[in-house]
Amino acid sequence: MNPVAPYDALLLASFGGPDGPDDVLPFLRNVTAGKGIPDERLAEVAEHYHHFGGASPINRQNLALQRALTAELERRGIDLPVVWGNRNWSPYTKDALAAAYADGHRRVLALVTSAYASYSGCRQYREDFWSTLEELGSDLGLPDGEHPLSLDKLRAYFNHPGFVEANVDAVTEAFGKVPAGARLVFVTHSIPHTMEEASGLGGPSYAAQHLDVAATVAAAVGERLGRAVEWDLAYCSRSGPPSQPWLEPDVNDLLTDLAGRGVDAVVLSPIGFVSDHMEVVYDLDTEALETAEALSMTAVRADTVGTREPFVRGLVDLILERAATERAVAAGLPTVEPATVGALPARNDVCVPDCCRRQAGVDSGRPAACSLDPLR
Ligand SMILES: CC1=C(CCC(=O)O)c2cc3nc(cc4[nH]c(cc5[nH]c(cc1n2)c(C)c5CCC(=O)O)c(CCC(=O)O)c4C)C(CCC(=O)O)=C3C
Ligand SMILES: [Fe+2]
Repeated sequence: MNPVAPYDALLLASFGGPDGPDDVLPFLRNVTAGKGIPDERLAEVAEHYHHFGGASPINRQNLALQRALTAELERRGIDLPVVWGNRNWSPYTKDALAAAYADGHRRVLALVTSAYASYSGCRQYREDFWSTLEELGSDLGLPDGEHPLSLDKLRAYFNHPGFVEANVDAVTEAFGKVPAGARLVFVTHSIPHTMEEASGLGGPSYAAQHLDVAATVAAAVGERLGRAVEWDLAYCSRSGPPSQPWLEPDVNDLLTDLAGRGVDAVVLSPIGFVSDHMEVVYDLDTEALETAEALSMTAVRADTVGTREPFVRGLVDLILERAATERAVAAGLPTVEPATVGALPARNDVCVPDCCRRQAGVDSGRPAACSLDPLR
């Protein structure tokens, strides 16, 4: 039996980033089209990219993840080609799906590089999947509205054992580089309050998902260190107009506050990011570490999960779990128990119709793929 049936290909779907200085502005325009991000913020973010020669680390990291997944699938004797495509920069999702289609694949499973469910990490990908499938259908001359292939999306994997174990390893290693008694600060991407409220639909909110992972990781690290570890959750990369509330505290503000309370050493754990994106290398490694230095605080940034073995192994386990579920559903048999750690249940495999809107009750007018929506 083919353990990944009914799927015949995996789409690694990511955000994308510029490959060189000339890409920076067109990339930023792609990301922010119609989102009301002030020009000053765009100029500031462009500077972050130019600080690193105009290239984001994200593309080489996705290439590395694609290779690691391919190697792990091969190691287990599983035949599942992995194609990679992005929302905001080349290689684009459309090219990846066109290539999969040309190779004869018709039942594709998508793995997005966001571990948490919110508009940015869930629905925005699914809206783009939908319009990409429509475009591809029309490029191929299919009848109006007919999609060339069927696309499912893996559930948000923030509380999957592999993602959590890889973070526990990384944080434990980082504690080896700071004085005993250091405090643990988890960091994730801030989002507007409106997006946070809408992320709750069909399960715990974006912030609640992070708090659960943070508590699980901190407890496991504490066990390995043989002491209780005190922790906080902070946010980075706020954008949007100042009038709009976003999730807080900002990591720099939190560090300042902790220093004022006598904390002199911290480990920063970027649990919100699966690899060393620009947010990690700029907002944490550049800005937050400078803030810590100015406060005379010892600060070490823990690795992101990247291509760590437990993470990659866990993703392949998750693919097998989903394939088994699809086969069971098709055969009318009981489904497999989803693997999770922490206090929260697994996210739905298939999103409910209003899952992860940008704003609760506001229809974007863009249909989303991979949902129970009647549109599917
Ligand atoms: C939750 C979340 C994740 C984590 C989940 C995930 O990993 O997907 C994430 C990841 C990323 N965000 C990224 C880049 C950007 N995000 C922006 C803007 C925004 N992000 C938002 C949220 C998130 N973003 C939001 C609510 C906005 C405001 C606009 C809007 O409402 O949508 C902007 C515009 C400028 C600015 O406003 O900062 C840029 C350039 C990159 C690539 C980095 C690289 O090149 O390495 C990655 C991985
Ligand atoms: Fe972002």
